[in-house]
Amino acid sequence: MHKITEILIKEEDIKKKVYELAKIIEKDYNGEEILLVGVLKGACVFISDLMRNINLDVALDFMAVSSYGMSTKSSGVVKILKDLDSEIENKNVLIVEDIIDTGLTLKYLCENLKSRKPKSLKICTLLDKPERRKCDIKVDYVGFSIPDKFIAGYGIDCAEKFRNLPYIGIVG
Ligand SMILES: O=P(O)(O)OC[C@H]1O[C@H](OP(=O)(O)OP(=O)(O)O)[C@H](O)[C@@H]1O
Ligand code: HPA
Repeated sequence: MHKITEILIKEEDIKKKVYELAKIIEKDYNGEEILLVGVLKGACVFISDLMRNINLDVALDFMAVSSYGMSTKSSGVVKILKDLDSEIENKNVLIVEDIIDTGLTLKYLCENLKSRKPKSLKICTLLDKPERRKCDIKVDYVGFSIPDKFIAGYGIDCAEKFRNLPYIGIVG
């Protein structure tokens, strides 16, 4: 049975970081409209907190892809389970992720979305595990760099558990 053995990032530290990221994003986009693209399911909590702190015109869309736990995991071949509802040509697209691990999911997503000719395409992730990276990917906004430990909480699961925790914990 999986358990949270330690709190890695406390609720108040996440809240502070999300606010800081939102203010940096707000400044960088300088009055322009942004389309936030959340990657389901893990990013659902982060994106809902992030968007409420960005004082700009923000539109929202989601994608769902298969990556972790699938046989395609190390090949980088990612399957789209749910595509965007809207066209992104000429829009400022900001992909919002909960965690970047190997980077394979985002590499695929970026290439896929780039081919749809957005005005700009950037990546924002709450958590980054740089030690696990298997490909080169430029991440524009990172909340926390974390060690190579399996974590859950704040939208992120371990076998679909712990998404509702308000903090990030290490799973033992
Ligand atoms: O950098 P990578 O190694 O590609 O891994 C990162 C991806 O894995 C997790 O999603 P997961 O497939 O667990 O789905 P979920 O968000 O629905 O839990 C996470 O939310 C990222 O999307
Ligand atoms: O540490 C993790 N926890 C849950 N899902 C994940 N997907 C990549 N890394 C992780």
